[in-house]
Amino acid sequence: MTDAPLLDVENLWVKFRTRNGVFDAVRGISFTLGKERLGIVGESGSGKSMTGRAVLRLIRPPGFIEADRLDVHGEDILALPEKRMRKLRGGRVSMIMQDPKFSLNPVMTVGQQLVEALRAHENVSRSQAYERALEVLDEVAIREPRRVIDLYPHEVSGGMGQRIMIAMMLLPNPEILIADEPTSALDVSVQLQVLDIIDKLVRDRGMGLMFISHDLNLVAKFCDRIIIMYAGRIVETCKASELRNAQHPYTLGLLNSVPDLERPRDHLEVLKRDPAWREAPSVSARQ
Ligand SMILES: Nc1ncnc2c1ncn2[C@@H]1O[C@H](COP(=O)(O)OP(=O)(O)OP(=O)(O)O)[C@@H](O)[C@H]1O
Repeated sequence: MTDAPLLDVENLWVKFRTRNGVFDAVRGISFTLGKERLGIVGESGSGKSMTGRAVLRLIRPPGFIEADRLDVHGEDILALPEKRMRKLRGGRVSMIMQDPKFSLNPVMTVGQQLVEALRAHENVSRSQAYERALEVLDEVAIREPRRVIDLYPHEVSGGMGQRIMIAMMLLPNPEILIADEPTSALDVSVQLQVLDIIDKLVRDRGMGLMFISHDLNLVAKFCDRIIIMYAGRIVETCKASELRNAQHPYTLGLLNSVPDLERPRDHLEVLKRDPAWREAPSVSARQ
């Protein structure tokens, strides 16, 4: 084990070759992740999902990554061969996607998928994997895990499907969890349950969480530190507890443009943008 941060990213670019030249989706951002909950916020197209995917080297052609540094707990993953990268994905670094329907295999039972997910990363017998699967279903607050383990994905609700996804991602005990809009496909009440479960697991296990969302108010409640992205750059970063001191007009706009159930307003502000924001250098969120 090293003292290095769980994730250390310096000058990361995500680029796409297009017919009209190269489009820069992420433009030279730098950040670290420790054993903390780090929120990455921005509107659609700001580059937050591409940042999450880049960390797993999951950008497909015509997209590609450039960075001065992309280290997972001290290990340079830019230099890792794809075979080792596959081991790292879902092993040391896991990702929860927005909609479990796209991630769960429809023709395998929940149990079969959990067992397979674990056995891909750990040398355990089928029966040991099955027992661990039951335990982790319990951890994500699934009642009657012995019944649910034999169901197919279409037989479970959206909220349950998302918790099963979380269970699957957590089975190999990752150091880093990337959650990309993990609850936006769910009803509000189920959203909070799922967030509570992620929160508890991240704290109990001492993981690092990268939580990607467009909802700044939600992120502020749920994370320790926040990165605000605009047009592929970091325009502001702060502790969640200090968000009220945020300076950047984009951050302030985001805070005012998201409906808050606890404080309803007559009208929502329309976010005004200044072309100068695009050009300002990216703020470093390395610690
Ligand atoms: N294959 C591609 N070719 C060109 N540009 C792309 C491609 N895929 C994504 N992009 C662009 O990359 C930019 C960043 O996308 P990204 O998905 O990271 O945004 P986001 O902030 O996560 O938004 P969302 O919340 O909508 O997912 C967008 O402008 C998008 O159009």
